[in-house]
Order: sequence, then structure tokens, then C-alpha cells
Amino acid sequence: MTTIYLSLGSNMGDRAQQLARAVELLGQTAGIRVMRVSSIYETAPVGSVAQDDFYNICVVADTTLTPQEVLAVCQSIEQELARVRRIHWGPRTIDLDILMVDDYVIDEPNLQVPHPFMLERSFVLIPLNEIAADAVHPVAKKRIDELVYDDPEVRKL
Ligand SMILES: Nc1nc2nc(S)n(CCO)c2c(=O)[nH]1
Repeated sequence: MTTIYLSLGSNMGDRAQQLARAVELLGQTAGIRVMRVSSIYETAPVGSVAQDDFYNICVVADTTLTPQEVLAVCQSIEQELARVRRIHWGPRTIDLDILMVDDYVIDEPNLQVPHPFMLERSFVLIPLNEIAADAVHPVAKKRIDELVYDDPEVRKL
């Protein structure tokens, strides 16, 4: 059994409903037990594409699946919720990113763990700190509550 830390985001359609449905689908997946779900945060879009504000959450789950199997589950949930990725870094119905898997460091063509951008994303660190403050980033060797920083553009609903 390993512990996985996920970031979920949506900025198209009923954002809260998309997030709730994604968490429901995660919980219905064999081999995944959702343990904690953060509050919803409204967040300013990061990246070069002008788009609507996101709703972001983080999820902690226990799993018997491999990281690659978890990635496949995330991708299938994105498809199920009809994620339409027209523009890279553009609007999306739902986005599920694997942040950490225990203390694993993975560098595969389709999967980098810890997530390469998580330390510079307040829309990840602030929700993650709410539910996993004592989790340790396996490369930075610091707790999430040592890595998190304030950002007025990340607003708890
Ligand atoms: N605030 C915010 N900005 C984002 N830019 C991208 S791309 N994404 C998708 C996650 O990689 C987000 C997001 O989830 N939230």
C-alpha cells in the first residue's frame, strides 16, 4: 500500500461538480481508497493562456496500484468527464495530476514524480498543506508546511 497525493483542477463548466465527480470516480476505483479531500480553492490561472479562474483541490489516497496504473486511472477519469484539451495549458473540464507517491522519485517519459512544477504552484501547495502538512517532498526533503507560501490569488471557497 502506498500513499498518493493528487491535485485536481477545473475551469470549464460546473467546476465544483466536475471536482466532486472526479473524487467520486477515484473512490469507486478498485485499489484506491480516498483518505482526505481538501476544501475547494478558487485560483487565478497560471500559464500563458488567458482563461477563466480554476477551482482546485488536493486529495490524499491509499492505493495498491502502481504509479503508472494510477496515472491511467487519472487519464480515464479525465476522459470520462469529457476533458477537452484544445490548447495545451488551456481551459479544461478536469485535470488530475499526480504530485507525490510516498517518497518515490520517478522520471519516466510520461510520468515525473514528484510533480515537476508543484513547488512553484500555490494552487497546489495551499490545498495540499490543508490535508497533508506533514508530508515530506522526497527531493526538497522538506515538509509541505515548510514549502507552502501565501498567495492572495488562491482563495478558499
Ligand atoms: N490556477 C491554476 N492554473 C492552472 N494552469 C494550469 S495549466 N492548470 C492545470 C494543472 O496543471 C492550472 C490549475 O489547475 N490551476
